[in-house]
Amino acid sequence: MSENAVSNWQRWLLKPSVLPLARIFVVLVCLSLVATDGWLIWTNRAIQLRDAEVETSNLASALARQATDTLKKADTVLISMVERLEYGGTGPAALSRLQLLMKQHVHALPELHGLFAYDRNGNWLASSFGTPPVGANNADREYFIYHRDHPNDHSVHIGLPVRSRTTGAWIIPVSRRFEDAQGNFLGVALAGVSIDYFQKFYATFDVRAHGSINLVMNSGELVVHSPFNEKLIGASIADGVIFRDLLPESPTGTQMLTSIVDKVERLYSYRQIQEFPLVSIAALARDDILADWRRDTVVQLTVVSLLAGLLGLFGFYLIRLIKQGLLAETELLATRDALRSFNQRLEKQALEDELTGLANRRRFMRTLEDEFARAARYQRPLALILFDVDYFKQYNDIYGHSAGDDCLRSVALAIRSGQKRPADLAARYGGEEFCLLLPETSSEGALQVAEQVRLAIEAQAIVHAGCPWMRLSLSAGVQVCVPNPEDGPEALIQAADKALYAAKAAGRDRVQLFDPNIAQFIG
Ligand SMILES: Nc1nc2c(ncn2[C@@H]2O[C@H](COP(=O)(O)OP(=O)(O)OP(=O)(O)O)[C@@H](O)[C@H]2O)c(=O)[nH]1
Repeated sequence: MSENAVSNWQRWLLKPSVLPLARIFVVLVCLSLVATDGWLIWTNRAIQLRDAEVETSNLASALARQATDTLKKADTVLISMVERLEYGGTGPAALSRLQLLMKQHVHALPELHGLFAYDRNGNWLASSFGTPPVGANNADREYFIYHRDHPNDHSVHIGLPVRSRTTGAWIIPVSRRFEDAQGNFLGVALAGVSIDYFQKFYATFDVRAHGSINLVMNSGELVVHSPFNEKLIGASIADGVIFRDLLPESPTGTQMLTSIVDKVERLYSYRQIQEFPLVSIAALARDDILADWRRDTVVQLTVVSLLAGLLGLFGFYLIRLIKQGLLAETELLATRDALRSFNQRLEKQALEDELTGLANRRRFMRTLEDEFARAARYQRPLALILFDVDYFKQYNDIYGHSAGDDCLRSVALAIRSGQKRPADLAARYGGEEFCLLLPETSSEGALQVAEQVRLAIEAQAIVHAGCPWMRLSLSAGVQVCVPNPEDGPEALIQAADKALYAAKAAGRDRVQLFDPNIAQFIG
């Protein structure tokens, strides 16, 4: 930055001008309004997403709790069935008692769709639906094959949903193996957990338009999906981010992901269920989460834009007013300056003789009054010299009025040279008459000055054919007095005038000090 620019800045900082400040203020106000609103919008968005995280996480926990409770109830029933089958045997009486018990359980537990017992070949032994159909066999079912082929697994087995062969309803097969005392496979006890029960429970949660609730096998197959979609039962999401990347790292978590099933972006919260090989997943669609925020943002942006626009308009209107004000002020100042200089010129003109530039008679009279009063107060001498050009009428007649004017200017120059001190005043008294007012000047001093002026004219040697000595000359009358406070300055003028008259009478081209005797004679 150049030195000039720096000093401009320093000057501006010391005395900042209103207009740029007003502009900066308006722009800053608008910008801060927009920035504050932007910050609020962004914060609200973050709050919405954070609230949704809490919501989906809580939902995933509730789902896990409900799935655990439901499956535990089914398993408790299964344990008692297995105990009866292993120790009570599968004789007709035992089966009849078991079937009664199974009916009571199903009646008491709405989660259960039905209870079943199959022998080692998959044939139906007992069912909560009553006497098994003749020839009914479930040896082809996954859970049956699993228990038959896993002699060492005595735990509960959760299978993929299947359609009930009795009612056609979708059920989650929860099963246990039962065996004889030697550990030989005797058959399978099955509790069919109603998918409809899950769907009804899931429907009590509001996951908005595009949210979803899922119960998924650890292997990635969908067990329950809400909203219900039959085609998705058993569909695998094992390749999705949750099963591939997140679950191996942590049993619970929340992340914004794009669904591999319907490509909708959702906030997913998942939770590994501890007691069963299942995962609960709750998801809210990003668009649903941000729907309210979007609507509010549009309203907010519209209002703020309008406000900022209005503020901007108002601000620039204000700036225009300030501009006009400043312009008016500048014009006013220019007018004032012009008026002032005009007044000064007028004042000067009023006190200055136009032809010679010397003080005019008015100024002379004012100054004389002041100096007379001062000299009277301090009792100091005051000298007045009156000059008159000799034979000036003839000069005009011979050389013309214009040449006469030039001649008077030359005389004025000589008279001006008589002004030695700041208080001295050279003036044109009128016509071809001039005067010098010399405060604090004695007779000798005044006579000396008058003689110097006369000699200056003589030195100019202005040709004057109408004068006996053929050149322009001056006569001067001098009076010096220590004024009496009672008198006015007129006496001083009259005395000087009388001395001038005496100089004329004595032959012109000379200086004459006032002499009361001569004056008496003249008078
Ligand atoms: N050119 C010119 N002449 C002026 C001006 N003011 C006065 N005069 C003339 O000056 C002359 C003065 O004449 P007088 O009063 O008779 O005096 P004078 O001819 O100088 O005679 P003495 O004073 O007796 O020597 C007049 O003719 C005036 O017209 C002026 O501003 N310009």
